[in-house]
Amino acid sequence: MARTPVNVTVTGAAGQIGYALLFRIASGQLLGPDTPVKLRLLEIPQAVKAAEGTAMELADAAFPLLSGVDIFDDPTKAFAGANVALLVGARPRTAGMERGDLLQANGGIFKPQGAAINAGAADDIKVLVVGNPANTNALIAQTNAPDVPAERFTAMTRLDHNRALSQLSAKLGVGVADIKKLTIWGNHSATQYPDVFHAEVAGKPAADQVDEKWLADEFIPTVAKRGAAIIAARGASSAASAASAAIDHVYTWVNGTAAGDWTSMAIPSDGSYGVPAGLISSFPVVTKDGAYEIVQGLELNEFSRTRIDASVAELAEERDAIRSLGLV
Ligand SMILES: NC(=O)c1ccc[n+]([C@@H]2O[C@H](COP(=O)([O-])OP(=O)(O)OC[C@H]3O[C@@H](n4cnc5c(N)ncnc54)[C@H](O)[C@@H]3O)[C@@H](O)[C@H]2O)c1
Ligand SMILES: O=C(O)C[C@H](O)C(=O)O
Repeated sequence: MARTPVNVTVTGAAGQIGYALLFRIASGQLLGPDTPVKLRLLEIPQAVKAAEGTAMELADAAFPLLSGVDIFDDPTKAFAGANVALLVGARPRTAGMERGDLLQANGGIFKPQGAAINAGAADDIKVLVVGNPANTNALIAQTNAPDVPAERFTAMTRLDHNRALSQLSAKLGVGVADIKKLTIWGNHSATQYPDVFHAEVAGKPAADQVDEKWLADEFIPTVAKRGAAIIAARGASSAASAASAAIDHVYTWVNGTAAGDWTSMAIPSDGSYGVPAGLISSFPVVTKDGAYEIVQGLELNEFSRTRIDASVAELAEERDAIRSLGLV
């Protein structure tokens, strides 16, 4: 029997990540090869025409799993019945903009979107926030959706996770699939902490194969500043790799992590590892049957503790800023 299509709402659908993301969702890579999808695209009114052009191309690709595309400029309509929501559209920082201005502008996007999810999304809604500042935008949306379980709101650090896998694999001359149990902690920002101290390479501790100087001076800054390096090289922020990470994030959330491995997701803290409850911070997680759990019991050395604390302190500052702006 044909399955009922899953409603996937994508905001910022006419943007560059949207363009890379929509075709992969429609081809079945977000939810799997047996799950039909219905796309619900949200854009600002000025970009609706461009979204219509993308919808024409989606039709032309004749994806067997794509059962429809609807385009909206109203969040209440776009999130009605959504099972999965990918919040990509955000207000980028422009010249002369202070952090408070950026948070205020994004509050104007993520507050009504949280309220719209609260009002009309499906009971099983899963939300991934990609638009920056992703962790704090997710916190704004989550706080404005009080009837939705908080754990359904997540933010993307999977791109950082994938970048860390790639850098470590290049350093050690192994395949990315040989590396397990790597973790991104904290914020999707330059303060994030990519942690290899529990990682394994072909079953052996990764930390035994690299020295602390390389970690501190090369690996961590390369991963943490990769977004800026892409912008400097491409003249635009990462798009295809960000879309790919968004696909990975949701696919893993829905379909589970492999035995003997975990992934990184920014999720509402339950107080684990000293991260204040409620902050949307990146943790090592395992997923099963559409739910995730923080990996518990990892020992954190001084090197890791200091860096996690710094990134979490930045998240707490961002939370305090959105509180003082009345966004949460
Ligand atoms: N978390 C991550 O790892 C990660 C990685 C890369 C990029 N990003 C972020 O993702 C976001 C999108 O990047 P992009 O390259 O696609 O940007 P883009 O500027 O190409 O596209 C953004 C789109 O969002 C739309 N938009 C703006 N406000 C909206 C609203 N209220 N509702 C619906 N749509 C709205 C715009 O019209 C535009 O089409 C940026 O904030 C970027 O910094 C995050
Ligand atoms: O858009 C950015 O500022 C960078 C982006 O978050 C990235 O990590 O590539």
